[in-house]
Amino acid sequence: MRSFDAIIIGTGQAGPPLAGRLAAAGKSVAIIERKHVGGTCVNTGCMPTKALVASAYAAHLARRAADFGVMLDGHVQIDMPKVMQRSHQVTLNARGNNEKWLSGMKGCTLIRGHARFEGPTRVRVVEEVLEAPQIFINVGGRAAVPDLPGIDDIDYLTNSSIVMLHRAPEHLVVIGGSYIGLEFAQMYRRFGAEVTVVEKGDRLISREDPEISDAIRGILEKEGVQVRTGAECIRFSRHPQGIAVGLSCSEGAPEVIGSDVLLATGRRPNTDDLGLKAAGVEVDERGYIKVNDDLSTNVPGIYALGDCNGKGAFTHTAYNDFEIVAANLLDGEDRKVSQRLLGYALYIDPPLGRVGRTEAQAAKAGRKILIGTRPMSRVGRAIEKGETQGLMKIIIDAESRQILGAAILGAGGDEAIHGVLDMMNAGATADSLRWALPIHPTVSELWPTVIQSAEPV
Ligand SMILES: Cc1cc2nc3c(=O)[nH]c(=O)nc-3n(C[C@H](O)[C@H](O)[C@H](O)COP(=O)(O)OP(=O)(O)OC[C@H]3O[C@@H](n4cnc5c(N)ncnc54)[C@H](O)[C@@H]3O)c2cc1C
Ligand SMILES: NC(=O)c1ccc[n+]([C@@H]2O[C@H](COP(=O)([O-])OP(=O)(O)OC[C@H]3O[C@@H](n4cnc5c(N)ncnc54)[C@H](O)[C@@H]3O)[C@@H](O)[C@H]2O)c1
Repeated sequence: MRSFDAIIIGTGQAGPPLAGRLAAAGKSVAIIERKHVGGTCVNTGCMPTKALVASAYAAHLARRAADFGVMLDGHVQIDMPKVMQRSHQVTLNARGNNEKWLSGMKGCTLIRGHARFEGPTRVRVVEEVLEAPQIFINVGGRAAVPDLPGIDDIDYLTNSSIVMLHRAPEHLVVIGGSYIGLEFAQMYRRFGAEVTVVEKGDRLISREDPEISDAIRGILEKEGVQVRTGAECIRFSRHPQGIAVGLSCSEGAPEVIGSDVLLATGRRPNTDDLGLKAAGVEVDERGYIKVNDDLSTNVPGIYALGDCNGKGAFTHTAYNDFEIVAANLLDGEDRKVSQRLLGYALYIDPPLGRVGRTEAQAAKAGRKILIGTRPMSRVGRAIEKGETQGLMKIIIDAESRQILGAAILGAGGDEAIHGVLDMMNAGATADSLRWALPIHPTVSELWPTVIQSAEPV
């Protein structure tokens, strides 16, 4: 049995930087990975998808070139193997850099294989048992496969397999109209596929306010993506032309025939094969590891970071988990998950940048609120760029004037939302943002106008 000061299970977004901090503090660290170093984001998530989104954007802009007075000779063609090779290279570079970093890290041992608890301080990796007084779980998650009728009779894609595909499907049927589904839907449409999004809820991306959902649907439909919401009868069967996907039982065409099906119906944590019972670590009914505000579990010395604790489902929340644990254990701080303000982006084009509460969440909390909105068709920067779809929206507490949340669905929204995110983090009121002097021409320069126009709902 080998002994260490700390064991880290998983090399996602929290494990490697934590290994770096612990090793730099003089601790001996073992970090265990059963598949690819870098985890979901690097290998099958953010990095390959955003590289593909960039290729899809290039194709879209090339098709629109004439709108800008730029004439191309011949029509736009997509070299799918080259598109995929580019995306794969982005992943390989990041994975390689991570591997090199961890393998060369003084005080850290990178161990390959599946880790399973044998007790609260012991972990088995294949033949070997490791021991440490502190264990950090960073095992992430994987695509959930819903138990839909006929699912076992068909071949389906998930985020892991679709980023390895070297062709554009003839007709991609995407099950699930949220973050993962919509990013793939738009990019494959731009790569030339027929695309149908099938969502069981009554609107796309239902965590957002309805006008954001509607605007996103409009953006996708304008590019030829078919959207079927309220699809309460999803089922699959083999068909001579591919796969028949049953949709609604009552309205519209009863089924669609696709060449390929992508499942994008949420994630599940990789906690079912981790031997958590042997360590006594508690999970909730969906398998997420129960953690306290400092990310400690119910077992002293064991922490859970990243997607597997259910406190976030993003790369930046996983990384922030590392920052909280490192600050508390190594820097004498008292950081808590509940202190953080959540922002995120949806990388369709134009992107959605979001921070804080939606209007529905703010209203549910019983606050008196003011809402300011503006369509991107009335934002100079968007008009100049020829990207006028979408809207800006801000939610303000009518009494305290605190900014409760904001959204930018539009050109540069993923970056521009940080202006509001930073104000909110600093505890500034809407009036501070109203009196800021933004740069012209930007999307952000409209916030003072939007705030001045904010009205009670
Ligand atoms: C298609 C897609 C696109 C995404 N895009 C974005 C985006 O644009 N922005 C964003 O913020 N987030 C995005 N995400 C989410 C983001 O990828 C995750 O939130 C993030 O990777 C979570 O990191 P993590 O550290 O929790 O775990 P992961 O990155 O999932 O890493 C966990 C690691 O643990 C390993 N592991 C699991 N069990 C064991 C075991 N028993 N023994 C040894 N090793 C084990 C796994 O192999 C894996 O390498 C996307 C996700 C997907 C699927
Ligand atoms: N840009 C980003 O930051 C980004 C991109 C991709 C993924 N992610 C992360 O990955 C996580 C998972 O994303 P996701 O889109 O898979 O999941 P999700 O939980 O956000 O959405 C799942 C969607 O599938 C639908 N659905 C669920 N079961 C279904 C069924 N049986 N049939 C049809 N529809 C069904 C739901 O109604 C929902 O709209 C997100 O929470 C997000 O944090 C982030």
